[in-house]
Amino acid sequence: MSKPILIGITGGTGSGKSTVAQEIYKGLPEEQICIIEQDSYYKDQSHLSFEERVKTNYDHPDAFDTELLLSHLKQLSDGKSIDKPIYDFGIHNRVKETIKVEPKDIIILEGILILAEPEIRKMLDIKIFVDTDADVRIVRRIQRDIKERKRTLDSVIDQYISIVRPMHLQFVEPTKRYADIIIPEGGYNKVAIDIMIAKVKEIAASKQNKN
Ligand SMILES: Nc1ncnc2c1ncn2[C@@H]1O[C@H](COP(=O)(O)OP(=O)(O)O)[C@@H](O)[C@H]1O
Ligand SMILES: Nc1ccn([C@@H]2O[C@H](COP(=O)(O)O)[C@@H](O)[C@H]2O)c(=O)n1
Repeated sequence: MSKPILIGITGGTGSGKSTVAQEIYKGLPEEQICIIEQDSYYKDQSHLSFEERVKTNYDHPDAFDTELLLSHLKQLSDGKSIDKPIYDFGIHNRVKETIKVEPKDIIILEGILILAEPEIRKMLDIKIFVDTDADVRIVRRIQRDIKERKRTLDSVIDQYISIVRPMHLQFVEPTKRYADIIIPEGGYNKVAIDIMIAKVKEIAASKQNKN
């Protein structure tokens, strides 16, 4: 197997990164593509109490186990499978179980701070920034966090004002400059998704022809 194509998808919380990743995934044969979420690589916090874990800043680059993420990306690039951690937002921690991910020709890496890490940036063949206005993102986040991440309205708003927004301005927004492509509005931007799928298919075909 030749080196996989590594596509990075970033953008602020609620911008539509996961949706864009899913749409690209659905447009390609399942046996060719996998998705790695940076969220899966939040540091293990088993040594902290639940109350302490609630207070952690999850929007700072230091919140992630980037060493493990990089080593997993390298393993996949070398044609080896990985045991991807599973993150539970309800308990603010990894669970004991992992998921086996087999190496594929196309790897999508998605997360808020993937372009903030020079070592990750270097590995990416295509860098995408999903650009969605902050008011839309916070509304989406409120709905999603209450429905899927066991949060209350007050907790989402407090966290957003005190941590998420300032960290976004300091660490996420400046990484837009590293993007090859900026997708406005995210996952339902059909034109952008179709162009991405066509481009990835073209690169995958040209790689296959070279082998
Ligand atoms: N273009 C869109 N229009 C409306 N809702 C969207 C759009 N893109 C994503 N969503 C919804 O917004 C929420 C956050 O999207 P998601 O893709 O998980 O964002 P991210 O991964 O950037 O945090 C999800 O509930 C998703 O269904
Ligand atoms: N225990 C945690 C861990 C992370 N978060 C928030 O998740 C956001 C990143 O995920 P997206 O899917 O929204 O990109 C990030 O902004 C963290 O604040 C959390 O709330 N709790």
